[in-house]
Order: sequence, then structure tokens, then C-alpha cells
Amino acid sequence: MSKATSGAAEEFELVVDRPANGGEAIGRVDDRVVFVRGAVPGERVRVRVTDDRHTAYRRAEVVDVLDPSPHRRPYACPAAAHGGGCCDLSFIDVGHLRDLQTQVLLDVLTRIGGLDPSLPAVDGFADVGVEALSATATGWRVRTRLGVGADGRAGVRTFRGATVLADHPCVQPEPGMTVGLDAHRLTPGADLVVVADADGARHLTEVAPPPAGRRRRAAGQRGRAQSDRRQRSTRRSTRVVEGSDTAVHRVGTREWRIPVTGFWQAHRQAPSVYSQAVVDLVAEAGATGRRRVVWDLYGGAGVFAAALLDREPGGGGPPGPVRDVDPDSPVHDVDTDTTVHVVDTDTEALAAATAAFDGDDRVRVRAGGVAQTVSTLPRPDVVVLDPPRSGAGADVVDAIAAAGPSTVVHVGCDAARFARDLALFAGHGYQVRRIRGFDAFPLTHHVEAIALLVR
Ligand SMILES: C[S@@+](CC[C@H](N)C(=O)[O-])C[C@H]1O[C@@H](n2cnc3c(N)ncnc32)[C@H](O)[C@@H]1O
Repeated sequence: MSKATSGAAEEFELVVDRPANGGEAIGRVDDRVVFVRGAVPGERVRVRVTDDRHTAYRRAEVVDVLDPSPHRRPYACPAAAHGGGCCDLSFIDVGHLRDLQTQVLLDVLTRIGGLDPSLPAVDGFADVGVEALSATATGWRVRTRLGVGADGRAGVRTFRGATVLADHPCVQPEPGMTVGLDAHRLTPGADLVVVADADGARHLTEVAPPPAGRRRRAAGQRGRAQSDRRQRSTRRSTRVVEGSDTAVHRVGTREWRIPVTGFWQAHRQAPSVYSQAVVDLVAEAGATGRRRVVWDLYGGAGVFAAALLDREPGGGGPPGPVRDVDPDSPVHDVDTDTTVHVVDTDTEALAAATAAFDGDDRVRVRAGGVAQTVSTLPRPDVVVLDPPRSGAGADVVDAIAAAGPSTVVHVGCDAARFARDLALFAGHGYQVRRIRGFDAFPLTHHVEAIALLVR
């Protein structure tokens, strides 16, 4: 290793050997861990220190690749190649990137989740690994939030920065979704939310710049939980620039009208793939049947509620005439219906749920925080939870366990918080029966994980 100091930022060489949960590669120098952004595990790189405030570790970025990995590729995303905070790992071959995502999830499951690697669920996940949601790693995103630069043009913002890359498009949005934005007069410092709906129409809503004092904090928070983003939007005024303020999304035979600034899964395939996974896991636990009470926590517009009612035995079947086709069938016997309680803090998402279920009294929506609300619900047989990146945490896990469901399906979008929640459930006697992982944000480090837990 050779060291040098350029101004305030120290530079040195090291070999990085494994992936970290946040997309960096990990090495070690002088007994301190170094998290390196822009490296592939296995590479020898020259790095510049970007954060030296901690005794146990430092953060650094690559300034030169001295011994490149065979999995390194030219950046697939022009925005990321220019420092955009979008496709952070688009310089790694897609197949290898999925192997790295699998490695990260296995690492946190065992280290933070306390799971035994020989557990069939962990072993089974290691065999299958992180699964693709679509055939290609580009053109999958149906909702995105861009920045508007000082010149009034929209683009991806730089990683943890405020610079807008209007001339370097990101490859995540569906084809055509971000074409021709320059035709609109936009407000410098605003956000521009872009949505491609189920019918191929585009909707653009501008979210006004945050008040001056909050701008700095908002930039630092970018990329945090969906709930944070939603709250920031609701406090700022919005203006429809193109299309409408709501967008139609469909899963199976159901349709939802979701506010453009509201939450819907980013990947076109995610709602149907996740909801099928939830249905399959509940069936695997044998938790299907009559007169069940199901909680769909952090349920948003009720996509999982719909899948559990429509697609699984004992769900009651789809609404309307189909339910009456065979009144003798146990599956469609109205007297045996499951009831699903959808809980979320987002009243607009719950309004979309109410409209989508159109008076179907098998679905009850409840506005409020999960921790405060669940004690008021009837005891559940099955609980599905899909918290934001911050995870569910101890209070929520304690409250779910106290209600005593036989089956829990946990959907997590941050691997470490997901693993922590599994450890909390284990403390209440819930064992992991199966784990699946999805490459829900291709060319990035993000992984969506789903676990089946049984008591
Ligand atoms: C990852 S989204 C999942 C939404 C839904 N399951 C879906 O797939 O469309 C997380 C949801 O949690 C909601 N949320 C965040 N914090 C919450 C809390 N403390 N209590 C209830 N809901 C919350 C957000 O409004 C958001 O709808």
C-alpha cells in the first residue's frame, strides 16, 4: 500500500474484497475498514478519502482502478457515469451484480438477522439467489423524481448533491418517459415527478422547491424512506405540468388511481411479482382457508390485499359476478370470506384503496401509524408487512407478535433493516421458513427481500 496526501483528502491504494449493503466495496487499511464507492470486489484501486470522521471506518471513492475486475464494464447509465445518484453499480456486469446482491443479503441475514447459514431457508435462498424482475436491466421504471437545475431543465441529481444532470439521461425510466422535458418551463430548485401509467400516458407534476432553510437538509435526506419523501411533498405545493395529478396502475384485473406524487412501486413488474410471491408464501405456510383475518400493514393502496382476496384459495375470489358463479364452491362461498385490514399513514393511498375495492366490505382501511393502530384490529391469522426503508422496528414487531398470527410475510426494501426485523421476530418465536430476493432496482445495490415466518 502506498499513501499520499492531496490537500485535505488522503489518497492510498488497497484491495477491496467484498460488497457492502450500501453498494460500496469493502477493504481494510491500518486495521480500519474502508468503504469504497466505485469499485468491484476483488479490484486493487487507488482511492481518495471522502469521510474520515469515524474511528472504526473511513469512506473513500475510486480515483484509479489499478487491477480491474473481469466484471467491470463501461457505465451502462450516462447519468451515473457523470456522478448521478441513480444507477450506482451500472459499471458491473448485471449477472455478477446479482451475485453480489445475493452475497450482501446472505451476509446481513446471518450477521444482523442471526440466521444459521445451514437453515433450509437461507440455504434455499443461496441456491436461487436474487431473481430478476424483467429481461432487461434498463427501461423498467414507471415513477421517477428528477431535480430541476438553475437553468430550469430537469435531470437526475448527482449523488448526495444538488447538481442536476439535464444532458445525461438515466437508463431506468421506461422508453420515452423522460423525452422532451425541455419543452416545459420548470422552476429552478423544484422536483419533477414523472409517471408512466398503465395506458402509456405520461404525467408530470412539479413539486415546489423546499423553503430556503430546508433545502440543505432535503438534499442530505434524498434517497431515504418513501414516507420521508411523501411528507416532504405534502408540505410543498405542487403543479401539474403535463397529464393529470393521478395515474392509473393495474395489477391483474384490478385498477388503482394513484396520485402522481404518491407511492407506487417503481419497477413496472414489481407489484404483480411481489403480490404473487406473497400469495405463494401464505399458501406454502398452509395459512389459506375460511374466515381468516389478514393484516396488510404499510399496505398503501392495498395491492397485497387484492392479491390475497383474488388469487388464493379461501381468499373469497374476485369481486362482482365472478363471486356468484359457483355458490357451492368453498372457495367462493361468501360466508367464508377473509377480511383484510389495510393500515397506512398515507390517506391518499388509502383513498385509492377504498376506490379500488369499491365498497367491498372484505377490505377495511385504517389510517394511522402501524405501531399505534394494530392493537385496535381484530386478531390476525396472517400478517403481511411492507415497511419503508427504515424497517418495522421493535415496537411494531412486538405488537404483531402480541397479536399472535400463525404466519407473517415480511417484505423489505433495505436488507439490513429487514434482517434486523427478522431477528426481532425470532425473539418472539417466529422462524424463517423461506426467503426470496428480487433485483427490483436493476443496476443499483438495492434488493427487495421477502420472508415467510411461521410460529
Ligand atoms: C414500501 S411502501 C409499501 C406500500 C404497499 N405495500 C405497496 O406495495 O404498494 C411503504 C408504505 O408504508 C407507509 N408508511 C410509512 N410509515 C408508516 C407507518 N409508521 N405506519 C403506517 N404506514 C406507514 C407509506 O405511506 C407507504 O405506503
